[in-house]
Amino acid sequence: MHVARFRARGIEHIRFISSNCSKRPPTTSAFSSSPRPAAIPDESAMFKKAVKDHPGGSSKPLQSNLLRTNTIVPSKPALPQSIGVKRKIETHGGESALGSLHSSVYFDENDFDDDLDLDIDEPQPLIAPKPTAPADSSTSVSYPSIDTSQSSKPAPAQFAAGNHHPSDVKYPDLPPASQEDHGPSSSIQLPWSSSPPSHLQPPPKPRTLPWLKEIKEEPIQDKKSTAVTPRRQKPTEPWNKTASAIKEEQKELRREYKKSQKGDGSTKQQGRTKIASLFLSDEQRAVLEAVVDHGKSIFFTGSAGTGKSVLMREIIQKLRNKYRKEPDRVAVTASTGLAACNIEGVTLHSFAGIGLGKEAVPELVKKIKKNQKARNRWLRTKVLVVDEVSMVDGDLFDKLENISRLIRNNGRPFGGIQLVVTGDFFQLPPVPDGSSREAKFAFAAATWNTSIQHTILLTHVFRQKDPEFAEMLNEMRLGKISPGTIDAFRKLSRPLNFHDSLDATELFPTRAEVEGANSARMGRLSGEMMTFNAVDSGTIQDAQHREKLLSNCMAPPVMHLKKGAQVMLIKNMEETLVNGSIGRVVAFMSEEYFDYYRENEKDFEDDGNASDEERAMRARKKLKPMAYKEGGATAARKWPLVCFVQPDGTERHLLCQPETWKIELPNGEVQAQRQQVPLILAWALSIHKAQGQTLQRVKVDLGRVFEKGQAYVALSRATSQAGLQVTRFEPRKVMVHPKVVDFYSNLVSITQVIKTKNSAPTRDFDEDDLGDS
Ligand SMILES: Nc1ncnc2c1ncn2[C@@H]1O[C@H](COP(=O)(O)OP(=O)(O)OP(=O)(O)O)[C@@H](O)[C@H]1O
Ligand SMILES: [Mg+2]
Repeated sequence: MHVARFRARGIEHIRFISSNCSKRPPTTSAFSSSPRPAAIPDESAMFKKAVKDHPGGSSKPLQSNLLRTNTIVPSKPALPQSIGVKRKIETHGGESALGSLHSSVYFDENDFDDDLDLDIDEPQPLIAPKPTAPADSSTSVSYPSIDTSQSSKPAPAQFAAGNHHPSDVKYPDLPPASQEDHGPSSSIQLPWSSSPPSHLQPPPKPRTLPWLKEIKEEPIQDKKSTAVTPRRQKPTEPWNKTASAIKEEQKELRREYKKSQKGDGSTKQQGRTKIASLFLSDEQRAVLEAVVDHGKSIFFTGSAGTGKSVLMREIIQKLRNKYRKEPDRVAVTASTGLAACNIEGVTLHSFAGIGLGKEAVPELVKKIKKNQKARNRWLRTKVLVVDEVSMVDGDLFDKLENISRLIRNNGRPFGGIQLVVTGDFFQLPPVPDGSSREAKFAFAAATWNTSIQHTILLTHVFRQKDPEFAEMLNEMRLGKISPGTIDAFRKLSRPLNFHDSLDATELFPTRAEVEGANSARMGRLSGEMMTFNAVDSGTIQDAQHREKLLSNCMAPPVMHLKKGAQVMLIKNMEETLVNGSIGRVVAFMSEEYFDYYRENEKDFEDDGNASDEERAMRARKKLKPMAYKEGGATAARKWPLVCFVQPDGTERHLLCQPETWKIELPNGEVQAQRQQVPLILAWALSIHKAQGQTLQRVKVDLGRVFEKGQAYVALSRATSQAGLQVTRFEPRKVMVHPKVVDFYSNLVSITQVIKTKNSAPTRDFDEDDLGDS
């Protein structure tokens, strides 16, 4: 049953994705309100009413305060409320506690990249230049030297691109796969032993893909040339533009956008089936409607796992569709480079064209006015999306608000730009700017209340299905841990044992700890090391600048893998193979090889009588002629075949070919782009990189944690208690910033409002109950 078993485990290829929409029952909705007595209204109707009644872009301070109605929220005494109280602007002197901690952690100046150098030197038209060709040897980034001691091949040669046609995709050359393409060596456990009994029986002996045995390695030729060399747009002088030239540019932008929608671009991933959107909950849909249909400026927040990122992706998609004729109207940004890369946007600094943004507003305005592209962005933007706002500094928020009014010559909040902001202030805090000043939260910005019309709290936790666990995390989030929860967390110090080959991913606060842990585990594997080099390109020609931008990308410039390596998928492929899925490399094989098997699966099916040996012989015979076909499997390069364990315990195999990460400006200009296999090592991961991820198996040593929000971010990645090991749990390690507690305590949940109203004897609900404070 070799082949049949293999199929039963669900071998998948990116190009054969089926996508079922998983429907979720509607969940509760929460939204803005003021706590006055009233009858119980239908929540979504209330929300809609609030939205309808609220004028867009008002300059009057508007903040709707609402709060969690989470069914799993404990019945805690309500914290003091001060709805509508305008917060005072805080300035602090003295040494910053956060500052001193951050310096040794994971943030660096790369999180504040900007396009200024480029822009000032060469003013560009609004129109998006087409991406340039991948870097050649002269411009390619020089990557850190790597340990190739176990590799039988010299360093990859793809950057010496002289003998390639310029339109070729220059995927990395690889060292030859091992001649011995058997399964992992005896030191490596085979990954498919974790299949549930109902699924299949464990193999009688270590199994490998039988047909790999006979195939001999041949020199790698770059047969795959699926990419076109993107042309760089001839720059036109911005001051020479006529009205018709501007119209022409707009047309060109639309053409570019359509092209990208059709997926006729240059990357492999575009052949992939689109992933179906999740079925949004009521509260998620309410936010979507408020943003897309009603054009409201919204901050939506909620605890870890409440679907903020899922919702944000949906909002971006819908906004892009709404402004499909003018794609540069929607600016997608995030606080850090990593978060920006995850949503294919740019950092807020980069969007704004303010460099590090340390100067005073008048100087920053001058700087932007000199930078035609940045100025255009400010003028053209109608909607500004900001992800992971918990790490945006409050002073920066104020500066940007001020800048947008001045540049756009529009006195409305944020110069009339609609804001769509998300994040959870209980998670990682703003990055201090190196001065002695303590970082200030965005909600403490003087202009926060006027810029944000509605604050909406998502309350349904999707990540943790177990309400008890979700409640433990919720207590931790708020920094109020009951003795029962402390006990429960301490019980989680036991080692995890899953009886399969996947280990829990250990989360560390610093990069050095992560690299140490991963390389120690790699060192224990005996197989041959395969090296995958990224191919970087983009409109930024300066290799150093481009490297700096791409250093925030999840995908590393060089990836070393061996059979048996534990990896994490860093792209959403389909519903069950998503960013965060953990698996193990089981083989390296070419696409043709993989396809051939898939297409001829029937030929390899077992008749029920043959022995393992006979079946292997038969498979080898069938595959042999293929190896000699012109352009046959052996001539193509090999990619990691990864066996992923899905949330339900079943396994899926995926041939992981290069994917693309882009740093893209709102006008569609791809400043920098990286093509790399969508995998990172996953025995260990930094808390910074784990932020936003959903992980089935997690190990955290709280003794190492030292930053506010870190412990909560780390533990809330886990989907269940069974998949979480916590060592050195100390309540004092769960640090919560008092200002964050204060901010959230001033938000009132609709449930609380309703409860108050029910207990009040008279007055009916009226529209003021939905008003913004
Ligand atoms: N409407 C939905 N239906 C089903 N699953 C959902 C839905 N929304 C989110 N999820 C799932 O819940 C998990 C958490 O979602 P997501 O990562 O968007 O949460 P988040 O609020 O951004 O969390 P974090 O604050 O940790 O970044 C994911 O596995 C996601 O697929
Ligand atoms: Mg998220």
